[in-house]
This record gives sequence, structure tokens and C-alpha cells, in this order.
Amino acid sequence: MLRMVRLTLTEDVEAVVLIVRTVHLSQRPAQTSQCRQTDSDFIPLNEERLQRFQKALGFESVSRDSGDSNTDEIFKFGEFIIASFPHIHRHSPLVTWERVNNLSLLYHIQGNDPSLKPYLLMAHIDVVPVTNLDQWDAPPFSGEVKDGFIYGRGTIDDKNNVMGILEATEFMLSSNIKPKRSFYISFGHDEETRGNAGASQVANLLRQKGVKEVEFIVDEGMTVLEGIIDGVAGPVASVGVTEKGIVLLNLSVELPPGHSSMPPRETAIGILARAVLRLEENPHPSMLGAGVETDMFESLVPKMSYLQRVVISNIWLFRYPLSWLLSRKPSTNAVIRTVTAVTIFNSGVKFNMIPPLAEAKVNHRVHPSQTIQEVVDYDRAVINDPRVKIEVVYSMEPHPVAGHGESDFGYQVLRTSVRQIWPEAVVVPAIMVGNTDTFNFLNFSTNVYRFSPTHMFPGDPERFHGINERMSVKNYEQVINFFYHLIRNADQAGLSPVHSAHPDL
Ligand SMILES: CCCCCCCC/C=C\CCCCCCCC(=O)N[C@@H](Cc1c[nH]c2ccccc12)C(=O)O
Ligand SMILES: [Zn+2]
Ligand SMILES: [Zn+2]
Repeated sequence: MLRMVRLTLTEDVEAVVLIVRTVHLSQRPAQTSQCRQTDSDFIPLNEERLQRFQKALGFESVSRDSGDSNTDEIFKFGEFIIASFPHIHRHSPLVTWERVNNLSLLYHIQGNDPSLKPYLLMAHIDVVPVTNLDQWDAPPFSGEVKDGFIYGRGTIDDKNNVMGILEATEFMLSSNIKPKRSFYISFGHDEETRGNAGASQVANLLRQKGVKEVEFIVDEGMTVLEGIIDGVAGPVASVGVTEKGIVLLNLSVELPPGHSSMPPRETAIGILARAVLRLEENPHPSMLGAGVETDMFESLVPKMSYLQRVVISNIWLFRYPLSWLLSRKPSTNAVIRTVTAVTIFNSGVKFNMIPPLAEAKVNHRVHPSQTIQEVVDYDRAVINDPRVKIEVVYSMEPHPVAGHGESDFGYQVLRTSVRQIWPEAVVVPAIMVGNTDTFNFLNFSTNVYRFSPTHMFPGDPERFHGINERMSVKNYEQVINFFYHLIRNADQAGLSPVHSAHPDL
């Protein structure tokens, strides 16, 4: 089959690269052959690389809570990384690396053009705990391959990105390819518990080293979505150009205890349960039409039917029906509003005692068009009961919006790299619905992107922190090659969009 792929940092129609290849795709389904031109352009997922990923998945590098993690396993995973990538850790004079706070890792890869500002790639080596073990199709720390999928905690969050970045860098160094632009790699060890001992310490160390600014940052984030946005066919690479804020609330009701044989009309449990129900029944308003999600839907227009185009081009008119449609799925609902999750509910001392205290934790992810204060005020009004005390336990405002236009170099590097792996994909700016380690690095760059090259289909978003976390073997090969292309594409000088793609691509 003759395949032609045209790619550019500017517009598809003005493509710079023309790759003409004869490939029998039917015989080579597991390869990202679209982007392959010469041996140095493509990293095949051979047995050795696959086994390395499987071994990485074997470490139970679990973070449960701040200060409560499997530090032994996290350390051993670090040792495994150091032993497995010899060019990065021993042979190459271009690399300096160090452990940070014993468990995190920081790398600097020296480029040969000091006039180019370095960039930063991030990922994390810890994982969340496993639940519902009996419902997994393969053991969660086995890395077992079943029906073309690699199973395990960390396959999509976030050992895929850790190992993909390392494989790409190792390949580049072992092939004697020297980058022009320097880059840093940061692997935090406690992202799942907010990154205070890991990424935050890496950021401090970088500051101590005199690093003030990087060109752009890429961390885990939104993904390549297929069949997930209703009515949009084909892959959509959603790049988180901003990140939701977060506010954790403690709701509490205190009432005098007593004997259960003479109960008051209302108990602390009943009052708190009603408050929580009111929050669930009165979601925060849809912010559709106010921010990045509008840019996202407008960028999807090329993938839409005529009718959909009419709707998306007039979001101001169709805001309500569109919001209703998007609210039906948790994944799309998360993009258009501040969401509310009641995650902990505690009360009761003894079966025949009226409880003196009921407490609930509410976890809001705050839409970038709202502030923490607005969210708390809204909750107070909805609960409308002075007996329910509302305390802010932790909060972080939504992140600033990174540039996502034609002249935003980091975004265009990402866009080009995505299109080299998924030529049919549309790349759209999006809101990162979960939180990442990037808040520690916001002072280093305004160009912060949250993107994971994970190809997701309906049912896959639930695998994040869920049951049967997995990635197809083919997708893992795409992950490695995505990072490899990104590193090569970032070697184009300057910020102007008028650059040709890397000559080898
Ligand atoms: C129309 C578009 C549809 C969108 C569909 C979305 C599909 C799913 C794609 C991506 C989802 C990404 C969500 C995963 C979040 C990964 C990061 C994570 O798990 N973070 C944790 C822990 C955390 C990290 N930093 C902080 C800071 C403060 C609190 C918690 C954390 C988390 O978010 O809880
Ligand atoms: Zn993660
Ligand atoms: Zn996570």
C-alpha cells in the first residue's frame, strides 16, 4: 500500500515533509510505520523493549497518602531504570543525572546549540494502589500481555511515559544522535499524593542550579481520544493547555450525643447526608462558551458533520442543549464544569449512640473559568444550612492557559509529533481534568502542556486509577516513537512557526 504523510509545524496544507513508503500494513499491524523513513526515524518495539516495560510494571511503586508509600519499591524501580539504560546513565558524556530526595530522578541532556532554550519532559514513577483485584483480567503488577494488551498498574498512569521517554532518549544517544536543544527530564516519585517530596524538590533543585526558564514543559495529561466525544469520528489528540484547580472541603456537623432510644428529630448523619445530596443534585453550572473548551470544540470542526458544525460555530446559541449532551458522560462533563466528588464520609461511634459528629470530604476540580472562592460560595448557598460547617482543607486555583496557536513553539512541536504518529488525528487544546505535578513548575514557563500519547477508546478513561489498567502493545510502540519525534522536532531553532520539520522525518 502506498502511504503519503504530509506533516508540518505550520499548516497541514503547507506540509513540509513528504513521506512516501510502500508498506504492507496488513502484515505489520503493530508498527507506527507511517512515520518511518529510515532506521533512525523509528524505534521498533522489539522483545527487549517490551520486556523492559513489563519489568517496570512489576515494581509495586505505590503511593497511598502523603508519607505513606512503598519507598523500597520506588527506590528499586529507580535502580532498575539506572541499570536498564546504559547510555543515559553511564556512557553518554551529554547526560548528567541525579537522584532527588533519594527517590525522584532529574536528568539534563546537553544540546549542542546553547542559544536554544531547554525544555522539560516530566512523568512520575509512583502509581496508585490496586483495588478490586478479583476483577482484573491479569495480575496488576505482572505486565502480562493478553490479546495484544499489556496489563498493569501504571500502563497508562504513568510508567508508559517514564519508559517511553527513557527508551526514546536511550535510542537517540546510542545511535549517536546529538540533540541541538538541551532538555531536562524529571521523574517525580509522589505525584499521586501531590508531589511535595518529589516534583516540588526537583523544581527547587533546578532553581538552585540557576535554571530560570524553559521553552516548554510536557507532562502526563489528556490523551488521544477515539469514539469518546459523541459524533466525532477518528482520533482526537487533546492537549491539556490548562489544568483544573482543586479544592478539598471538609463538611462537618456537630450535635450533642445521646441514647438511640430517644433520638432527636435530626441527627448529624442525616443533616450531613442532606447537604451532600444537595451538592450532588445541584452540579456547578456549565462554563461552556467561556474558555478553552470552546477552542477545543472549534478545533474539532474539521471532524464534524454539517449539522454539528452549525452547532459548534454558534455555541452561544446552543449552549444549553450542548451542555446537557456533554453532561451525560463523566469524561465530557468534566471538561465543561467544576465537578463535585464526595470521597469520604465518616460518622458514628456505636450502634446505640446518637453520633456527636459527622464529617465528609468533598473533592472539587475547578473549571478554569471559576475561582476557588466562587466554588465555596456556591456550595454554601446550595447547602443552605448553617449547622453544616464548611472548611477548605486544600486548594489550588486553575492553571494559566498555555499558548496553543500557530506561533506557539511547544504546542506546534507537540502537534507535529502527534501527527507523525497519528496522521489522521486532529490536535485540539483541552482542559486537563485531573491534576499533575506541573504546578511545581509553573514559574519556569507559560508553555505547559499536559499530554500522554495514550490512545483511548470508549471504556478506557475508567481505567485511570481503576480496574484493568492496560495499554495495547501497538500503543506502547507509539508512545516511544511519539517522545522520540518530540525530541527531534524540538531541535528546530527559534520560536517562529516558519520552520521545516526535522530533515529525517
Ligand atoms: C470532550 C473531551 C473529553 C475528555 C475525555 C477525558 C478522557 C480522559 C483523559 C485523560 C484524563 C486524565 C485524568 C488522569 C489524571 C492523572 C493525574 C492524577 O492522577 N493526578 C491525581 C493526583 C494529583 C497530582 N497532583 C495533584 C495536586 C492536587 C491534588 C491531587 C493531585 C489527581 O488528579 O487526583
Ligand atoms: Zn499520573
Ligand atoms: Zn494518577
